[in-house]
Amino acid sequence: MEALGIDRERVKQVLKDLLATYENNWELIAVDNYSVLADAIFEEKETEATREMEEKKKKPEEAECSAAEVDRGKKKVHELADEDEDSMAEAVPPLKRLRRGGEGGSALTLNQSTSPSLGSPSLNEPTTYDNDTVPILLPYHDAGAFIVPKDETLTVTDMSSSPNHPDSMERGNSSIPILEMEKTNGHVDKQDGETVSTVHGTTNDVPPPTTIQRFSDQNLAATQAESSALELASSASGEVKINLSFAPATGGSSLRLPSEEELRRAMEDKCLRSYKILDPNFSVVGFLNDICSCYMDLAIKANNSANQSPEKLPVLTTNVEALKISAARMDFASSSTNDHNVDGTDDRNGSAARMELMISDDHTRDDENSAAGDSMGLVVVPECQASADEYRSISNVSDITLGRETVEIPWVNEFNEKVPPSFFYITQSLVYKDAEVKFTVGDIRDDQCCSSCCGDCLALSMACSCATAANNGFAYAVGGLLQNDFLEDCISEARDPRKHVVQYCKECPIQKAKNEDVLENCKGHLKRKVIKECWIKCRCNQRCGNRVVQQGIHNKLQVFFTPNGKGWGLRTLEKLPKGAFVSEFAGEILTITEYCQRSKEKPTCPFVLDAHWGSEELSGDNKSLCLDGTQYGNISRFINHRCLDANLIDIPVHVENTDPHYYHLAFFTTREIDAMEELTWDYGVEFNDHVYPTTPFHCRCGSEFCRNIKKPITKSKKSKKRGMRE
Ligand SMILES: C[S@@+](CC[C@H](N)C(=O)[O-])C[C@H]1O[C@@H](n2cnc3c(N)ncnc32)[C@H](O)[C@@H]1O
Repeated sequence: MEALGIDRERVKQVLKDLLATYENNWELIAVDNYSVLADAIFEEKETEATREMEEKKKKPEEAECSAAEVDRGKKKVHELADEDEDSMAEAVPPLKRLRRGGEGGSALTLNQSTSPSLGSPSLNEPTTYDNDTVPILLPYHDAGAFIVPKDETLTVTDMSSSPNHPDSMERGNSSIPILEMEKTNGHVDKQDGETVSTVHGTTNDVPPPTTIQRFSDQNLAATQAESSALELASSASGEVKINLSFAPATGGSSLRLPSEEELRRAMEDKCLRSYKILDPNFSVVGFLNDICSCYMDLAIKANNSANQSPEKLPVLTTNVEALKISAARMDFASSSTNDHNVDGTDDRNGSAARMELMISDDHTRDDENSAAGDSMGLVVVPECQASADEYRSISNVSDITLGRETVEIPWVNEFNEKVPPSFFYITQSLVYKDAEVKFTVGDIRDDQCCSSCCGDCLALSMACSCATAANNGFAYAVGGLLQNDFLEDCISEARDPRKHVVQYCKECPIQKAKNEDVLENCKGHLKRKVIKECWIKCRCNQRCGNRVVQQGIHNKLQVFFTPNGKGWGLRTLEKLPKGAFVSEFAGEILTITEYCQRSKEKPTCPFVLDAHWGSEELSGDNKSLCLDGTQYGNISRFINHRCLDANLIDIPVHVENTDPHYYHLAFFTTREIDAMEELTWDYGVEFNDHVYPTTPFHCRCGSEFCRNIKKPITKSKKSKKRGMRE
């Protein structure tokens, strides 16, 4: 200690305090070459110096002197430590003792930009945070992997092999392995000795084709970690990627890599000692999580800041398989003129969330065209201009339902940078305000439930009262599929005009809601076949075969961006048999009046629950209902329309009771559907009339029965038109 200019008395005093703090555990103090002791002394000096500076403003020179002394001392400690490191060679992992706050080489810098994109700060200009804002640079001895929450992986990448990595230049031959946390599908990449030698190895002629090599080849360091000791980037799953760099060199390939557990323990131990974190609940994983969530919060705040200058916006890098785009598709994206909004307009360039594509194999910024030819490492990089909603959508990439369904439903956009619209995912429809929908046990009549059944109603020789309440028998067959006859009846009822049974209201709620001077006549409503499922007052088993829709979605589905101008759509990832339940349409339950008011403000696409209209007297305006899945909805809000021969059919399903005003609208397959086929249903819209208050769209269903096809103008009509103009 004398070599550092610390006098014996001070050492004694501090040592005494430390022994008291560490309960006479000398080993803890001796570890790391008494660095705890050195730190404590310098901290004390620092405190003194600061106090002196504050108190003796009259003598600023004195204070400066003390501070300088501390700095000199610190420098010396690090010089000695570095010498130690050199001399320790490979046998013992070199000491790397980093203290709170930025000091010298250990100063923590956060690269705000992770991609050299337009308007982003230069990657070579790390933002250095002061001691207050940057708490800790995590010390690290060696490469390894430990599990972080949500199945993330730590992999080792070599930032130093980048020729222009500033650290590699500053530190000579030092290797600066980077720990990279990356979301994977639940597997953990452990790094082995060979991998580490790649990390260190400019000597390896043929590096193994690992993530490591890919990243180093890509010049990742040059774009992401230059002069950075710790860098963060968001992942598309809503997690944040952390790169931790440790320097200087930690040794060669002969180093024994610690296990994840060893590493975690060592880290926690070190943090507890070095940073005097006394909370017994402290954990490194928790600490990393905190970094991630702070980063995410800051990024989102930065997004929302109206005055944010584009230069200062951080760039969030997403690196999720689902967002990787194949070269062919990229090619399409760059040349496609078919990139429309739902309403058919094209706003690629005007989009608020501009995303940029980077090619991983050459981690320099590139345009979309140059992506062609590389199908492996394309990463979509949304700039931080993305709104919070858009950002949220990006983070839902693996499950747009946010875990609310029993199956995960991912989304993917293989064509452009758009993200799904923001909405609240609900699994069951909800009353918006005035809709009169109430289910009470007391209201369930005996003929609307099967109170004497047990087990599986479908196993009975006679249909139970639930089945007969709506039909002559069960709509479902054993195994959960619809009875073929029942399904065929439903299909022809919907498709074949000869089978249409149309009912007329005395006073049609739709015409009333238009609020026009003269109340128009009802245009008619299609009578529909319905299903009645067993429910709460039935004595059968919850797994009874007459309970299908209420069990919810169970197929593998995916939301995807359609290539033909319909916006987002829904497709199945697995083959579906004919008659299978897919999903129900969940949304806000609105009265027709509420809907009409709403549609004046913004375009929506509601579905009128009019299967029984005309056959019964509507006892109040609040009982004529529709469903709107635009703001609150489930996966069905993504199902696009197809005229006539859609592969789904919507069938009214009574679950809770048989009240004709409200029912569930459930989608079943009309035929066998192949994996990756888009799911569609016929909205029932007529494109040339305005009976239903649906926002019009130009139909792109592609069906040969499309009702939106402009009829060719006949000669006589042409001349008529000409005549009109003339
Ligand atoms: C219930 S949403 C379906 C999901 C929608 N595609 C999206 O991107 O959110 C209904 C809207 O999708 C679009 N759409 C659905 N089917 C379509 C079709 N066959 N042709 C063109 N646009 C369609 C229309 O804009 C319609 O208003």
